[in-house]
Amino acid sequence: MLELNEVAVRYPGSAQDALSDITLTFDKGEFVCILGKSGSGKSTMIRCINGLQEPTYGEVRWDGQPLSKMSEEQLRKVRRQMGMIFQHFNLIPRLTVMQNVLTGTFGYRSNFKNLIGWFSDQEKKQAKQVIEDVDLSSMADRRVERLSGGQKQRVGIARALLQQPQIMLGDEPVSSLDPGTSNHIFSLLEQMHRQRHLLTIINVHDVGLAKRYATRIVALKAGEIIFDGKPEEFTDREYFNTYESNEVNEKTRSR
Ligand SMILES: Nc1ncnc2c1ncn2[C@@H]1O[C@H](COP(=O)(O)OP(=O)(O)OP(=O)(O)O)[C@@H](O)[C@H]1O
Repeated sequence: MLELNEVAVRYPGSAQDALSDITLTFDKGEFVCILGKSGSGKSTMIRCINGLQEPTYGEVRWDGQPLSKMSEEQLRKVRRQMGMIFQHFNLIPRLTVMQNVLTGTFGYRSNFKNLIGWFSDQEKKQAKQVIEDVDLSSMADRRVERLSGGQKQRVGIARALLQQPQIMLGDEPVSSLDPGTSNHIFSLLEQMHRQRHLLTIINVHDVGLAKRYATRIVALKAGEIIFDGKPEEFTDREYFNTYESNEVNEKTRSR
């Protein structure tokens, strides 16, 4: 479904690769957590997957098709199938929950409709449904700026779901939330993942959450994969290699 083939990224002016030789295949139904120290390349990898960052070397393929060879229209179509949630939610604070969620339809509509903010009854009905799915029905007309962080992230999830995605991508979606709320958000992501048969790929700093919810963990270190396996295989040694040892290119790679 989604493949990264020898992907490398080097940012302009940098002497080092932010990502180096990343080859991974992801399938529908996987719940993947990406672990790694700050600066290990997790966000860069997510940006390569959603086509926002072009690899310096290698390819990202969606259903066998390289993103780099797609037209703008094809890329737009692929992006529609990727729901995205963010650390800082990326919502419009002065708009209501419903209005924010409805922006999830933008990838499907003409620029003109988006500009005038007109939504069909069908779109509103679908938005109502996803707001119910994330248990925010009672707050649909409340301005987002008046919500807690956990509620805002639920709005973010509802907006992503309205795109009817095949992939749910998360760039540290619980980093600004307390542990209980983070667990609640992961539990909701897992529920949506199961109900909608999504491929879910989430960057996260909390190893406990990754081990509890992921079906697969990928750990990065200095832009390279140092672990790719089942959560139960991510042992104390893997934890040490990922977060505490300064060695790069460990012999203990699990690939
Ligand atoms: N736009 C950019 N221009 C130059 N260098 C960048 C840019 N974005 C990231 N980098 C560098 O690339 C490397 C990987 O960064 P990235 O943000 O992907 O890591 P990360 O694992 O997501 O970190 P964090 O957990 O802190 O978000 C870092 O060394 C970072 O400084």
